[in-house]
Amino acid sequence: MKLQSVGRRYGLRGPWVLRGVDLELPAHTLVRISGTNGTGKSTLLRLIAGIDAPSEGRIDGRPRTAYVPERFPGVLPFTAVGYLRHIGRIHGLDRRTAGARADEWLERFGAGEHSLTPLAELSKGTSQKVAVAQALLAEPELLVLDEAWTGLDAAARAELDRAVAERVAAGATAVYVDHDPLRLADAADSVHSVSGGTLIPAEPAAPNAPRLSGAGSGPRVQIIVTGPPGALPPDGLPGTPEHEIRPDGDILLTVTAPYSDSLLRALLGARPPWHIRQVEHREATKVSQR
Ligand SMILES: Nc1ncnc2c1ncn2[C@@H]1O[C@H](COP(=O)(O)OP(=O)(O)OP(=O)(O)O)[C@@H](O)[C@H]1O
Repeated sequence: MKLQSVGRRYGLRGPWVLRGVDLELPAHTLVRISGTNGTGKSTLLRLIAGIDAPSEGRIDGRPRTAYVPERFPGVLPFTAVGYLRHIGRIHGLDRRTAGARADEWLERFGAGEHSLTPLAELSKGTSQKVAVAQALLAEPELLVLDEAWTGLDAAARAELDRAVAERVAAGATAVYVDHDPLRLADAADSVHSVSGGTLIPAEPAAPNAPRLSGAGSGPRVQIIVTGPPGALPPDGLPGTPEHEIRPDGDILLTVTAPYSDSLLRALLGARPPWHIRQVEHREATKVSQR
């Protein structure tokens, strides 16, 4: 998808919130949008998600899109699972698949026990789990996340990190805004900052900057694998792991934690196969600050 000279203002004579925004969103990439409060990040994400239209400029090549808004409207007349099935059907899933995915995503986020609770009665945290589940269950080609981690518990934040990494590894584009500068920082392919009413390329956060929450991408997973004799790991592995050939011929792969599940699946599914010898989780070198 491509944004060309995109501008947005609210009302015919309102001030321009964004102007001259050019942005390419290729497949297989994780893109962070940063910027200080009120600069227009949510405005940009709504345009990218297709739920708002630019006042000028154009957006070409809309993929299948799912969006987690900054505020999830939790007052719809559904139970949690009923809502997710309904969204699945809207995304074109058949009844069985929609039902299975609804159950699966509620379980993944640790909200299975609330599946029959009406949306209006869910706690803020569980409501946010439903908000992210509704976006993930359709396996979108473009995933747009506006502060989607906010309100989630630590386990669900880490699960969302993994789910985003999985989507990107599967070929999707994911675009996100988050107040934690290290949220998926090691995994982001590009960072753009909304500033002065437009979008400019930005430097990723320093890897040793203080972490605001416990689910950033600092931790890594090391995987020792044995491949066919003399072979190097295949190209294009999820998370682009670093590799080191050990004296015994095995290969040590190091990847940021959110990508580890996708990487393991890719290695297990590779032809010829790679054998997993050991998987070890390494904590971030910097202590988290909460
Ligand atoms: N629907 C709207 N109608 C009128 N003005 C709006 C609307 N939505 C946003 N704005 C204005 O556009 C500007 C940018 O808002 P936006 O929510 O996009 O910024 P943001 O960077 O996401 O802010 P935050 O970090 O606080 O979430 C603000 O001045 C806001 O008041």
